[in-house]
Amino acid sequence: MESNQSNKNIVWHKGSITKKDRQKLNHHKSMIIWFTGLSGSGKSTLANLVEMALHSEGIRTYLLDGDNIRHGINNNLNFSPEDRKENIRRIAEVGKLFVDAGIVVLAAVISPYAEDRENARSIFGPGEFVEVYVKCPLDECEARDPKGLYKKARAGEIKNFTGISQPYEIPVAPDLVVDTANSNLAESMKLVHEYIKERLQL
Ligand SMILES: Nc1ncnc2c1ncn2[C@@H]1O[C@H](COP(=O)(O)OS(=O)(=O)O)[C@@H](OP(=O)(O)O)[C@H]1O
Ligand SMILES: Nc1ncnc2c1ncn2[C@@H]1O[C@H](COP(=O)(O)OP(=O)(O)O)[C@@H](O)[C@H]1O
Repeated sequence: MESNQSNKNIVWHKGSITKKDRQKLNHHKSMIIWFTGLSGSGKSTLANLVEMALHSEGIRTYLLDGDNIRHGINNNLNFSPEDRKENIRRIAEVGKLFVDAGIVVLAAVISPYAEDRENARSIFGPGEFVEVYVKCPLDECEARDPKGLYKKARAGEIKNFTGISQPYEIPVAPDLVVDTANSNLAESMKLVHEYIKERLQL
């Protein structure tokens, strides 16, 4: 698919209501919290708990979960490195629209490649993209195996499985690290929740 980036015939229309206006209406800043980590590390569980906490405090949120997005807008993508790149690009672009709408976005996606995560970060303004590395060793993720996917991957029933037959590139400079093998759910959630809360004020 060809990109329209250099198409001189497409002109940007600037609306009168800005992101700042929408944030003011919501009484808080907007941003995207990007949870990256192996399958089973705790991304979805954490993103969901953090969203519940923020929601109960009157913060406008939206959860973009890789698994769910692959049922809809990204249902034509598989797990090749190229398709993962496109998956991340689209999720970042959708997230950007939500951030522009004044919302705190929680994105839970493996996003195994550093370059794809950096590309995602690059489309946001300063402080708007918060990379949370959900750290958990492969053997612990495999022991949890909440969806039985590692078992299938080991049996050769799933090709290109992250951590087994495809790489996961550990983030070098994440904004936050949550070590889910050494902290319980409540502690992990609190760490992310507090980080966000400190940055919501307009
Ligand atoms: N081959 C392979 N590798 C990794 N994961 C796989 C694969 N096949 C299916 N699944 C399921 O898809 C979920 C990952 O989707 P993502 O969109 O987050 O992946 S990626 O960011 O594009 O790498 C992932 O969700 P999580 O377990 O929540 O991470 C799996 O449930
Ligand atoms: N500190 C923790 N944070 C998040 N999940 C944890 C933690 N400790 C144990 N878990 C468990 O690990 C599993 C993670 O699954 P899930 O959230 O689906 O991971 P992912 O979305 O990364 O694939 C869940 O069963 C969850 O209860």
